Amino acid sequence: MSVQHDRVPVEKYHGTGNDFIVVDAVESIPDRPAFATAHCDRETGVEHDASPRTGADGVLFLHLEERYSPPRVVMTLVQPDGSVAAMCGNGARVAAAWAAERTGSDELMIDTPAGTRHAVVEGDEVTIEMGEPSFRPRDVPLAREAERSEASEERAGAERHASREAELIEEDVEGLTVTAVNTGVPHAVAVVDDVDAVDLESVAPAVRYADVFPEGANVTLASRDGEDREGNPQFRQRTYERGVEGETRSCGTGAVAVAAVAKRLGLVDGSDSMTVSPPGGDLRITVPDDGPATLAGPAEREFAGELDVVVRST
Ligand SMILES: N[C@H](CCC[C@H](N)C(=O)O)C(=O)O
Repeated sequence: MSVQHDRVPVEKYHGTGNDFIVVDAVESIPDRPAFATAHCDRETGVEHDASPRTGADGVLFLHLEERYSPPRVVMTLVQPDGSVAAMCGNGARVAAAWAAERTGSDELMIDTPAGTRHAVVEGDEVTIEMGEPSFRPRDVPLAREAERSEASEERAGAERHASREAELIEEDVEGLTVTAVNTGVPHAVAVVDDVDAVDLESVAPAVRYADVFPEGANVTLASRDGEDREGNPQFRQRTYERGVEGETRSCGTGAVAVAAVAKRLGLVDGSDSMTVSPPGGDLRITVPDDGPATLAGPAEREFAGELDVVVRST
């Protein structure tokens, strides 16, 4: 087996500590999962004096299409386990900042597998539309209640992603009381008294892989933290991310999930605007009744460099 080494230009960005390697999709990287797994590794992955952490939460392959107005960016997020995510709130904000840098445009359209998202860049701050959060079973998605009899279970088949009659609101899943919502990707949100009092790494995996989530789920904790400077409700957030298979310092779709669940559970007396604070910083969310949610916060460039493209010939 021969191994061919080339080098590819990359940049490193983060959005409130959710950090990403950014690669222009024009670069040839035949094995994207292998590239992501190698360079995102928190022990042996990408590192640079300008970056506080080794590795990354994923690789954003970005394809810029300047012929449109506003310019478009086709975003593909490959996560450390090699999976491709349909959406990434912080990643999409990074994609907008990356494209604004290249085009001079402060307005961008980000094309993701979950849909096209409008973004506005103002300095380091990026605001992005996030679509409408959905609690519908077929959107999350949720699997049918576990069949009672073995025979019917065989009939059902393990791979069936059947829709389930009822939404999953404040139900026990593997020991955690969660509400399931799709904000571009599935989130199981647990509202707790204090997010720091939960051993997330030990309780999250069972929920992340629970049968009720046929495509898995990110596991997000939320606890109320008074009001922000504008008097809007403020929440603390922690997220154990599917595809990272661990806690990240921030999760944009998770922050929108916190706001959507807080409103659904009647925890914010009808307020549509909130601040949600993961360990990595503050994110400002709106969840209007009639229109897309929005996610706003900083997106910062850490460094530019080069990484090996490991192409394995079989
Ligand atoms: N781990 C997520 C995708 C990235 C989400 C997160 N980084 C964000 O900012 O929304 C998933 O597989 O559903």
